[in-house]
Amino acid sequence: MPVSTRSQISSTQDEQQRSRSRRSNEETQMSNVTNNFTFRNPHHGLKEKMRALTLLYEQQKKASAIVRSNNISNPSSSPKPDQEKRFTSHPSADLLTSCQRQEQKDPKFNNVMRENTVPLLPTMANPTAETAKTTVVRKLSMVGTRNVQEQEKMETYAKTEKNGRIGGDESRIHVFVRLRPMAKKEKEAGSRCCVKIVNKKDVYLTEFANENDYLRLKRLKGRHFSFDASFPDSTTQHEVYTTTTAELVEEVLQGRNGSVFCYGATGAGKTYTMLGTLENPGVMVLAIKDLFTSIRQRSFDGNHVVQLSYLEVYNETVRDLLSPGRPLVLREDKQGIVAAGITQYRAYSTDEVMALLQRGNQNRTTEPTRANETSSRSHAILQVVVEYRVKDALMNIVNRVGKLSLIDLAGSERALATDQRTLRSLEGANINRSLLALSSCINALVEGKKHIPYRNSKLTQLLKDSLGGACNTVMIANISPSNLSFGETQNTLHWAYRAKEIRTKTSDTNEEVIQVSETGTDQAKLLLELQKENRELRVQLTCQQQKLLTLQAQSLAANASPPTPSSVMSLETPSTAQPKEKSKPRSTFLTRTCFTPESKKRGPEEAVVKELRLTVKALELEMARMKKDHATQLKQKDDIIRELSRKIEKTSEVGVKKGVTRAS
Ligand SMILES: Nc1ncnc2c1ncn2[C@@H]1O[C@H](COP(=O)(O)OP(=O)(O)OP(=O)(O)O)[C@@H](O)[C@H]1O
Repeated sequence: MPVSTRSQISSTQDEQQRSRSRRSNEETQMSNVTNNFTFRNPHHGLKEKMRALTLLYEQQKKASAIVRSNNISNPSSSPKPDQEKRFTSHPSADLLTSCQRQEQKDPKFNNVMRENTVPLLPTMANPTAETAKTTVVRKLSMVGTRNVQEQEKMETYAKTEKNGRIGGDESRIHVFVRLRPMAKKEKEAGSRCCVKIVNKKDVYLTEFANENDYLRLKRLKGRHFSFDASFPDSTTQHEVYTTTTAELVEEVLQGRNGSVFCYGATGAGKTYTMLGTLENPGVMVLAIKDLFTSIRQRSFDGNHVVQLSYLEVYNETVRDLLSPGRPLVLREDKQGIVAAGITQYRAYSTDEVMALLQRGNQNRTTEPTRANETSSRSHAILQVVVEYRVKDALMNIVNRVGKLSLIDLAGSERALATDQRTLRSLEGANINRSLLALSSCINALVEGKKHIPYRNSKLTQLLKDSLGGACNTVMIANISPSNLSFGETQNTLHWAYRAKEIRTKTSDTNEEVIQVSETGTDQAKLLLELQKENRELRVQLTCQQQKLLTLQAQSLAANASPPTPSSVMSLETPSTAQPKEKSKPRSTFLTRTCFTPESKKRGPEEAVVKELRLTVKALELEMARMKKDHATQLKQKDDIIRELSRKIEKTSEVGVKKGVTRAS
């Protein structure tokens, strides 16, 4: 269709006008869009995150302010210079500077290692750390949350620290860490110390990496763990024992169960801590010594029976270390898991136990590996059962049984760390399998799961009581200071830290009160009466003997008194009137003096002497008769007492006891 020019012009004008209005519309729209854009800013989430993070940061600041103000108001609890470091800088920084110094001194290090260089976080003191703002903020949030959580945890632990009781009938595992000194071999290999223990509680771990490992270098950071106590490498065996185990030994004597186990990588010092050396005996030896000392101190008020067994778990078989033979089978009974047929030795003294321990250790499987020259290839468990029996005021028998388990675990190890020979690697695999089972149990217990996989290995079956039963449990995590064992140390500390969260049941006293039956009580009463009568008869006998002695002394004195010619005469036999006769023994003197018709005429003194002699003779006869009677009576009564004691023992043992009550 044809189109006029006018209309074309007007249409062009229209067009221009429309385009103008479109432009203005677009501009308004643009401005609206811009407005809307600011409203729908896709980064608005970041702002919220920043706000949340700032909040967290504020919270953290407040928390540390409270801690500081508490310390000021209570100067006794104000941190020592070492403690102060916890709030200001990571002590691994000290470690790093010390290592740096070492590096400067020793140029060998410069070529090999470079320390962990964690990028600086922007803080109030250093707000210029503009680079990597987002990562910084993310890290800040992590640090903040972790610190608050850690602080809460520390507070909870501080509350329960004293006796480990959480409340009600719950308790928790006490976890300690022991750092061993750097070994000569490690020094020669150029290792550096990557562990620092501060305040006998906190463990700081620093990672070192090869300077060419750029990816790792960026991610390296120090780690901090806190335990019930941490022992630096200079700690003595005795200090370790008193802090970790001494209390448990006391509790065992009161009829409670206790376990101590050493956990850690191969060569970290578990056997040294548990067994020690002749010059520096370890926890096992010190605990046994302590146990017998306490028993000796208490033995006046009851009977103690100490029995012990020593077993090892090697390649998933349980073996008796005191009388090696066929592998033992584990069985569960009311006492818990027991190795059927294990030898229970009754021990009477520390020396005896030491001899048994020595014998057991000779039978234990140890092999040299690359990581440790005397590496224990098995888990060893020494069990000491203390039974204490005493009669209470009502003549009931109170029986308390406490069990102390001292466990030296085999070391967790990397396949590369040990030899590659078949048997060693099979052992290593089994050790790792059982330790993995142990960590699964720890995880399940921490997470409060209903099913705990104890049956996954022999070790966890044997540790069932210690981990989840009514038992006071102590874990000693052994670590090496060398950076070459960093991975193992981190792993050990991780599991030890986790084990701190395991809740166990409070160990009640395993006490049985055996009420003796009616007949038993009668017999016991009769026994008491007879014992009393016996005592009285013995006293009477002693009195009579004293009387006799007095009389003999009087008679002797009468004879030895300044001799009147007549009295001298009276004591002399007609044929042997020698002065030496007086020094003869008393009996001889009595039998040898004789009365002659002549002596009758020798005055009143002689009559007295004669009378005295007669009395003495009569008394002697009487005494002899009484002695004989008493001896017969005592013998009869002793027989009755023995018979009664045997009956009472039998009654209690066979279980013919009425109303066996379990003390709460
Ligand atoms: N606290 C310590 N003080 C001095 N020497 C120690 C200490 N701890 C360990 N050692 C020494 O370190 C070496 C390895 O220790 P130990 O045999 O106890 O390690 P382990 O953890 O039992 O190893 P494995 O699991 O392989 O049996 C031993 O020579 C031991 O004497």
